[in-house]
Formats: sequence, C-alpha cells, structure tokens
Amino acid sequence: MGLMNYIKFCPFSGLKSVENIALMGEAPAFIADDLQTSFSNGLHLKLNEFETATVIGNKTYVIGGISDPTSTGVRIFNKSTGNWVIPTILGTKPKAFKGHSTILLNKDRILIIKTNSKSNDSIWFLEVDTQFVEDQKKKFETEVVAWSKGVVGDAERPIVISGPSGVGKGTLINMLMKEFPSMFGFSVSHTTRAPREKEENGVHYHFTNRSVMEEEIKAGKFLEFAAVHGNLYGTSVEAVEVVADAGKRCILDIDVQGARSVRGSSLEAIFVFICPPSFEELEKRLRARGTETEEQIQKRLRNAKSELEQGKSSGLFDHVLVNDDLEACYERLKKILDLDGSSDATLKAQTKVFDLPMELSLSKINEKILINSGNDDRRIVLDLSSMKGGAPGRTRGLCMYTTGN
Ligand SMILES: Nc1nc2c(ncn2[C@@H]2O[C@H](COP(=O)(O)OP(=O)(O)O)[C@@H](O)[C@H]2O)c(=O)[nH]1
Ligand SMILES: Nc1ncnc2c1ncn2[C@@H]1O[C@H](COP(=O)(O)OP(=O)(O)O)[C@@H](O)[C@H]1O
Repeated sequence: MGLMNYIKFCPFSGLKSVENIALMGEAPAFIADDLQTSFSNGLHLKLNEFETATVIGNKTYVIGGISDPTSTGVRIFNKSTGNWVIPTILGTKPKAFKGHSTILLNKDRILIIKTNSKSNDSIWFLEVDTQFVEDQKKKFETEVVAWSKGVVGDAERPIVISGPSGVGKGTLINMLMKEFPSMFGFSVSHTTRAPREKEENGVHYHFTNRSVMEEEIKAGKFLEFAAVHGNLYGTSVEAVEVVADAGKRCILDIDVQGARSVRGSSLEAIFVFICPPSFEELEKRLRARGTETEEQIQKRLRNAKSELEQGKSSGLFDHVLVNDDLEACYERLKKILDLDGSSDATLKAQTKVFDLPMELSLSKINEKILINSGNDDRRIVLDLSSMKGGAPGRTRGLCMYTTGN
C-alpha cells in the first residue's frame, strides 16, 4: 500500500465496516490536521491528499478535493449507519484550493483556513448545523451543508430599498452610487421581464427566462425571489457576494415580499421604504418615465396600492421616506445611512492584505483562533468576537492581524 496512511482511531467494535469503506479510495492518503479530534470518534478513515476530517457527534465531515471541479468537495461519514453521504451543498463554495486546516466552532460550523493564500481569501466557513442549514435540510430532505466566506473588517450593513414602481428608487440609488462610487455596489437581480431600451444585461438586471430561473431557484441559487407585476425577480447569493468581494456596501432594490424574505435571512440589512407624496404624483412619474405600456402602467398602479399599505404599516421597514423633492429626499437618505458630511475618499476601506503560510495549524482560545505557521515566528490571530451573518451570505465582522515578526 506504499504511501497509504490511515488516520487511526481506537479500534472499537464498529471498526471493521468503516475500514472497508476506507479501503475503497485509491489516491495517496494524507494525515489530517485534526487527527486528535478524529481519534475520539473511534474511526479508521483513509483520507485523500489535501483532505481533512472534522468530527461532530456521529458524523465526520471530510473536506477537500475542491481542486477537482467534478468533486463536490464535502462528504460525510455517518458512524451510526456506516454510510458515506454526499450532502446538498449551498452557498458559494471556495474556488479551487488544496492545503487547508480546519477547526470546529460551536458544533454548528467548521472554520477552514486556506494555506498559501491571501488573507482576504483565506477564511471560509462550512455551516453544518446552523439555523439556515436546518431550514434547508427540511426543504431538501437531504443532508445539507452551506459555505460562507469570511470577510475581514466590519462591513457595513447592506441596504434594502423598496417602494412602488415609479416612486424614484432607481433615481435615488443612482445618486448614491455616483456620489460614493467606492462605497456602494448594486445587487444586480435576475428578472424574467423584458429589458427596457436603456437597460444592459448584467448591469441593471440579469435578464433570464422563467424555466432557467425556476431551475436555479430549486438549486438554491437565490437569497430571495418573488413574482412582481407578473414576472419573476430574485436576488442571487452571488449578486450580493460580488459586492462584498469588492469591499463595498450592497444596495438591493427589491419589492416588499423580497424585503420580507431578506428580513428573515442572515443579511442584517437596513430596510428603507420610499413613498410618493401622492398617488397622483406616482402615476405622473410612471407615465413620464415612458418605459411601460398603458396596460403595464395600470398593473403597476394597482399593485402600488397594496405595496404602499404594506410598506407603511407592516413594521418591516426601519425607515419610511417620502420622495417629494428629490434633493431633500436624497439628503434624508444619506442621513439615515450616516453619510451626511462624509466624503467617499475618507470612507474607502483600508484593509491590509497579507500572505498566509504554506503550512499552518489552528488552535482556539475563547473567541480567538491562533494561526501558527510552521516556518516563521509570525503568529496570525483571527478574532471571531464580532462575527455576524453567515450562509447563504458572507460571515462578516471578522478581524485578522499578525503578531511577532
Ligand atoms: N423581490 C425582488 N424584487 C425585485 C428584485 N429586483 C427588482 N425587484 C422589484 O421588482 C419591482 C419591479 O421592478 P422593475 O421592473 O425594474 O420596475 P420599476 O420598479 O418600475 O423600475 C420593483 O418593486 C423592484 O424593487 C429582486 O431581486 N427581488
Ligand atoms: N422626487 C422626484 N420628483 C420628480 N420626479 C422624480 C422624483 N424622483 C424620481 N423622479 C422621476 O420619476 C421617474 C421614476 O423614477 P425611478 O427612479 O425610475 O423609479 P423606480 O425605480 O422607483 O421605479 C423617473 O422618470 C424619475 O426621473
């Protein structure tokens, strides 16, 4: 068997069946960092190169093979049934990586630190028993795990803007993006409605068709979705993550149903509802925009009545703004977002990026993870005390710094 190493565990009576399974693999094996943890489970699993095993109760989560695009990258060995399970994997998984170390947090998520990586792409969480994962297990009726990327720095809360068609949401969002280009990023939704003349695919919306979007919804690609004015609209997990990746604060222009779904998610957004000064003024703006047919305008106006009722009375929104005079409304919006008097230059995030070592080991002291490098005196600390968010979005509020040389 040459290179074949085993992670060896106390030879309990259940060992035999597990050993058979372990022998099925062909690739050279590798001893995981969390050997000690695995020992306590009484198992005898063979791991492939670059795989790690983390034990939670009766289940051993084997993470790795992520450099192989055909692999799902996560498999679970259930000690009580003696079976391997390939789970449904949600969230955006990390791009191909090889070496990594893992440590278990609160029995509900595994922290994964990639070796030989940049600090801004080194921290990942595999959620195995969080509220989100539990909800999805009921929905999919399978084992479910969910990836969430760890984001260093106290990323500002995303902003959800809702309001009836023609009230001025897009206009206000454009003003924010223009004045604070490095601070805000727009969550580009998917929609089945036809593009308007000046709309660009991938910029204003990802234009798609209903059957494709329904498939993607089933596959768990969307953070939320809703049928609005006869079309499907939805925010993909990726739309929000792209903005977070760019270090920006995410703005979502979504309807009241979508706002309700986001309220129930881990996104921890600020919810703003925009109202017109009157129904007549709303109708005037919608007609003046000239982007809809008469029939579509009538439908939007009918829907506006219930949207306005829900927006004002549901308690869903943190702030309700009347868009009477545009400039005055914009100033009030900036005040809500703590932007009055701030310039874009001073707001630009300055998070220092550094390299993580080729080899590393992890230990945990209270809310701090110590990342020890094999070769140098440098010690990297990951502080989880302000951790928030999580799958299907990012895990935010992390702090990572180096000590020593
Ligand atoms: N739930 C949900 N609503 C969305 C999304 N994207 C856009 N909407 C809402 O869909 C409605 C119609 O949008 P649109 O067709 O662009 O028309 P407009 O509001 O008149 O500019 C608006 O209330 C948007 O806020 C989304 O991803 N999810
Ligand atoms: N405060 C305002 N006063 C007058 N017209 C406005 C105001 N805000 C927006 N508009 C105009 O109303 C129309 C609808 O605005 P838009 O931003 O497209 O609305 P929404 O995105 O909410 O559907 C646009 O032609 C826009 O220029």
